Amino acid sequence: MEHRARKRFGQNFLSDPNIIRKIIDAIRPLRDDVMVEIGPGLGAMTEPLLERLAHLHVVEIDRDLIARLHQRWPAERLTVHEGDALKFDFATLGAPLRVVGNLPYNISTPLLFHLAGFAAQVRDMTFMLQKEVVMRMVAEAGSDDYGRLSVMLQYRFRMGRLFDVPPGAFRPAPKVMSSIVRLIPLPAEQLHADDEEVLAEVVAAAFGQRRKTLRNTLNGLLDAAGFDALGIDSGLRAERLTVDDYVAIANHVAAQRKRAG
Ligand SMILES: C[S@@+](CC[C@H](N)C(=O)[O-])C[C@H]1O[C@@H](n2cnc3c(N)ncnc32)[C@H](O)[C@@H]1O
Repeated sequence: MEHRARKRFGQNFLSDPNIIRKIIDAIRPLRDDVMVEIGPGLGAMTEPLLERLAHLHVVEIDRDLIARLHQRWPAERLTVHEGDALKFDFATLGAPLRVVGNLPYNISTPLLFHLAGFAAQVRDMTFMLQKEVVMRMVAEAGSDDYGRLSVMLQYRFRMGRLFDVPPGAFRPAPKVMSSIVRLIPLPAEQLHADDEEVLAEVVAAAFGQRRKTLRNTLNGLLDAAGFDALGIDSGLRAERLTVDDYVAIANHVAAQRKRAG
């Protein structure tokens, strides 16, 4: 029976065989990889992945699609994890984990933040996302696209936009252009934040009101002496600071809190 695409689950199914091949070539699956596909849908990527892999995990929320997946592949080849990828514990799948998927665009930002929490177990991640989100992920300091997503992901990952995919490659066609992006976790010794929760707090505060200066947005976290000690101009706006600047601020704030007990 034909599956009717559900908007609430961000369902746009890949239908262009050339694009699918290009994505699988970019992923380069090897037989014994530990891999999980988020949102397999009707299996446009699942099928060619399983041509190369001994086994694949998938996480899918739509019950109709889950039933189809069970019918189509035996459990030894495909493990179907039924439920919400936003709540899924990717650490249970083993390491080093490879994560792939044509992600549901309506939850892409929270999903990226959720996945960033598993970076230590991950070998790489290759995703299809709205181009606009990918541009924000890879944006450099000083550009309009640079924001909380850029800083928090660039802190943990080396990222690259591989190629763009037009709406016509999907059924139904989305309204926006898409891009394939790869994320590779940085080695632990390159992560210098003493407290990553404080880093997240500082970055959220700075970009919460991105038109205001840091003096205003970081009020309560960093005082004038703190800006001086770090050599950062408090009259700048959030988008001018690099990832390293944010890490320096977060470490200063964390040290201050520790001293204050
Ligand atoms: C853009 S479609 C991609 C489908 C398929 N991979 C393809 O390329 O044709 C997104 C898929 O993610 C599933 N999905 C949506 N929200 C989800 C969630 N929170 N957790 C897991 N899967 C989800 C949808 O049901 C759908 O199968």
